[in-house]
Amino acid sequence: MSDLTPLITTTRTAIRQQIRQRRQQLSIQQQQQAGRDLVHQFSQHPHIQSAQHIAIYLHIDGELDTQAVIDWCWQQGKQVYIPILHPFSHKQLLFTRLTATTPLIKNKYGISEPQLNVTQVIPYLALDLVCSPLVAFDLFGNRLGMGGGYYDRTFSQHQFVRHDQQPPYVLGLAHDCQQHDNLPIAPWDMPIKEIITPSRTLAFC
Ligand SMILES: Nc1nc2c(c(=O)[nH]1)N(C=O)[C@@H](CNc1ccc(C(=O)N[C@@H](CCC(=O)O)C(=O)O)cc1)CN2
Ligand SMILES: Nc1ncnc2c1ncn2[C@@H]1O[C@H](COP(=O)(O)OP(=O)(O)OP(=O)(O)O)[C@@H](O)[C@H]1O
Repeated sequence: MSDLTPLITTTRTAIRQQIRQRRQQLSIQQQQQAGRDLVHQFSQHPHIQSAQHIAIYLHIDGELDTQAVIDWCWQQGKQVYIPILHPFSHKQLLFTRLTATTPLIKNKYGISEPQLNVTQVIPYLALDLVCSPLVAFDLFGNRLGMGGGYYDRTFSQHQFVRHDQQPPYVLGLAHDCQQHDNLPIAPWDMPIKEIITPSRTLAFC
């Protein structure tokens, strides 16, 4: 049997480029409206309503604007966490608490993240909900990210969950224009349970 990995990798790079360009072309007004619509989706969602410790991201590169939902979470008394690049472990993420006064720095990709403060770090398995960024999604729950493998490594921690422990509920946030039919899937890809866009919530079993 031939090894399809190089072909899959080339196709995934092309899809990333195409969809990143598409989302970068959204206007500031479209981004702001998308962020407000996302609050509506959040406020209707049973898993989000009951979640207390929520990981989300600070948007960049045309990603769905999360500022309005972060404000909504704070208003609801929920705790918000942001991924930061792990200082020692290769391509791993740490999740740290974000408040209105948390100092932010730019990481090596130019993405804002909280300055590392070990007292504000939450273990991944203590999160109730993880809202992951993504570049492309399909209608089978597959996600394609920025190409670092950070979230796939994070999600694979579900294998360390104890019997009496619930892993975080993982969903993806994206603009509708980030949908791509039948993404080429790699063996390490972790499917997600739901995608939330400004206009709809797609659940996968
Ligand atoms: N807002 C946000 N924060 C996030 C992520 C994200 O996707 N969005 N991440 C999600 O993982 C992590 C950062 N991951 C990243 C991985 C790669 C690149 C990047 O710039 N990659 C190269 C191309 C790499 C390649 O194709 O091999 C580039 O765009 O030039 C950026 C961020 C943590 N924080
Ligand atoms: N669980 C894992 N353990 C070790 N390496 C992994 C794991 N998941 C992904 N990788 C490696 O990371 C690299 C990038 O993976 P991939 O293209 O799926 O990233 P992505 O899904 O686009 O990014 P992200 O998960 O950060 O959003 C691949 O070369 C892959 O070998």
